[in-house]
Amino acid sequence: MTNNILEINNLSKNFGGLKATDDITFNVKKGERFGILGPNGAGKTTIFNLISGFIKPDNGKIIFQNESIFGMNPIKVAHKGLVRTFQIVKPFKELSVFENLKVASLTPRMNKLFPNESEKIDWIKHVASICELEEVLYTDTEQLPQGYLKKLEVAKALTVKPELILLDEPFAGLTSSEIEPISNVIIKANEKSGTTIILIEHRLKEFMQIVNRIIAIDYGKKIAEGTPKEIVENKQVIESYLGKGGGEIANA
Ligand SMILES: Nc1ncnc2c1ncn2[C@@H]1O[C@H](COP(=O)(O)OP(=O)(O)OP(=O)(O)O)[C@@H](O)[C@H]1O
Repeated sequence: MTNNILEINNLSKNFGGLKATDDITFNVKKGERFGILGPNGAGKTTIFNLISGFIKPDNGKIIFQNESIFGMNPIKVAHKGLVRTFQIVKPFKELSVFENLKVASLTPRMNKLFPNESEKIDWIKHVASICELEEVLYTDTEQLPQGYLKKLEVAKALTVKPELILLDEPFAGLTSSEIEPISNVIIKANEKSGTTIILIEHRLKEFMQIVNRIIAIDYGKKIAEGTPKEIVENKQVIESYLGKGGGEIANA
């Protein structure tokens, strides 16, 4: 038995001639806040798509909680407790936050975990409180600013009581003042519910403050692995960012 919740071995995916994921290997420990870093087009979202079953890998191994989920479809993967969010949030606009969370909870996994409806409702309210959505619980989502919608996206994922959440750019489209609350929600979701988190994010400063450990990728290949401090000092990581015209890694 290992302490790893996720083990990725020699994972590869080609799109035509393009190696979007090129022989990637890494492990994520249970309870970690793990980051995947890389410039635009490096292959980060493709890794999420492969792990969550949205696209089929060509080669490699994907082991989740000691079981292979390689090539498994997203519904089965979610049923096992591995869920993801998307860069673009798409709530049911005419429904309230609470109703959106109820819709998210309509899964076989939830029915199994909460056969009793009132316990399910209690859990949804608990998730809303972790995600700081209590004050807007019964507000239609079309009336909410983007910051709340991003919290709702995390809450929808957390509602199904997952073991692992893949968060794809939760800060995209947010102003600086909107980022801190969602950043706190991510940390709280991890600490209060014990859910392991893998994060992709371009806002490097905030990203580095959230994650405990990182892999950096470029052109589909892993180029570094380490703590945030080790990664920002890594020569190859700095070069991959500077090469793409951005010195932002140096300020992270
Ligand atoms: N379904 C697809 N078909 C063809 N090419 C794809 C597909 N999905 C991704 N790619 C290509 O694979 C490469 C990696 O894309 P990916 O979206 O994984 O990068 P990323 O690191 O997430 O980028 P960003 O930070 O801009 O979101 C890119 O060159 C992209 O154009």
